[in-house]
Amino acid sequence: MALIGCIADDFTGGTDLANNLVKSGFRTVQTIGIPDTAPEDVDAIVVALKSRSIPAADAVRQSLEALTWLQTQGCEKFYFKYCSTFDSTPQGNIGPVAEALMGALDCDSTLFCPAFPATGRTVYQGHLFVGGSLLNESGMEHHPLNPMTDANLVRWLDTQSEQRVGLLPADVIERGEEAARRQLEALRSEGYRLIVTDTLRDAHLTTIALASRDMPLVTGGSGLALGLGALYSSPSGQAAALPPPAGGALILAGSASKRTREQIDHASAHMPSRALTPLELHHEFDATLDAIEQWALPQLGKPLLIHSDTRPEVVREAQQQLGVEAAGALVERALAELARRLIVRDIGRLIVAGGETAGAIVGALGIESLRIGPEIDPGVPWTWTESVHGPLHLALKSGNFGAPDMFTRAWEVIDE
Ligand SMILES: Nc1ncnc2c1ncn2[C@@H]1O[C@H](COP(=O)(O)OP(=O)(O)O)[C@@H](O)[C@H]1O
Ligand SMILES: O=C(O)[C@@H](O)C(=O)COP(=O)(O)O
Repeated sequence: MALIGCIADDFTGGTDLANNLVKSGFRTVQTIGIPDTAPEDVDAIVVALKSRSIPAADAVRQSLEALTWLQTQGCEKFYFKYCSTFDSTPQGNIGPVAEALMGALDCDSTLFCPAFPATGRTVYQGHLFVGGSLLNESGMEHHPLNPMTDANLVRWLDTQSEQRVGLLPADVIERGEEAARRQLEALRSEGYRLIVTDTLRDAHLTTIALASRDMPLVTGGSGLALGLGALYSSPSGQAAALPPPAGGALILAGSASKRTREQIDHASAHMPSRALTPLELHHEFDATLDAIEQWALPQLGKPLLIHSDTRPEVVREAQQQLGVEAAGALVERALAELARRLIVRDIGRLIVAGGETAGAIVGALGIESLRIGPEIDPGVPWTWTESVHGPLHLALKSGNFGAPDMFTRAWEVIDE
């Protein structure tokens, strides 16, 4: 019976969380949506949804379905995973989904801990930082689907939520588990039910996990999972050794994140790469894909990169002409179709960059669940799956994660 049931609002976020649960010692399986077959012999299950950017009512419905299924798997503690950069709009999903899960679990308070210090995401006085920059000055203010224009999470969450939002500040967390627990209790009795937690370093994640041990539901980025190991006496897992890889190597990047752009720039100097834009797809969808396929086929012996052109002026023009959703959907559809066409050409190792993009591609490949393997960079593990086209080593890379040279270095982690 699984102990911890997790609902992730996108697929890259799901692997990020599963990776940290494995690091904390939990035997973990990530499923894509609710699977047909229940995983066995696991301590934690991560159900990955593609709900980050859909209307709140749909996200609530899908999350509640996932919760019900996780309850039938015997889970006792629940974790709602969203982005470490709190990706959402003021009308967005995080508040509504958390409140719906609280209602279903009959719990009257929960916490919001997006921080993941190993990747530079910290929270101080309720303000989210990415490295040394406030969230709204980190590049995330230009995100195509969820522009983050305010770093104050108390204020941002408040616009999405019915219940009052409070803050567990860093100085209290510094004083340890008991002080943090008392503060959470005080906030609850003052009517604050949604508590944003400051977090400056990994030790704070453990304190927060311990102080919230009685909460049936916690919410956050993946960082909090690093603290959860302290709650259970003998989590037993180890990252799985994956079977040896075989076949060609491909990178499909639809992420518009700043870090992915750096990775694309670096990789383009070392491997064949090909860009696509929403406008060319809009004018000539099939012809564009045919041309890219013809470009790729003779070169499949070495790693290849196919990516969206996400320079801000290209994104802006596409969104102005096509609309935000349609521009994004075109890129997702194109990369999913390319994945389908190329996977049958003996691709055995695939890196996908971007959560929405990963949702589209994993769906197109008919993947049901992922075994978590060794980590490439914090938050990005290799996984192994049996797709409808055979075995596949797959890395679902969150947009802003990974070192700038990740696309050239990742293969070494699994290749002999
Ligand atoms: N040039 C572009 N113009 C408009 N939208 C784009 C462009 N390139 C990518 N997108 C869309 O932006 C979204 C990026 O989201 P995602 O894949 O989650 O990655 P990230 O959150 O890291 O940017 C996707 O829906 C993708 O299709
Ligand atoms: O928490 C995180 O930052 C990641 O796990 C994540 O969710 C990133 O999402 P994308 O940038 O859309 O890949």
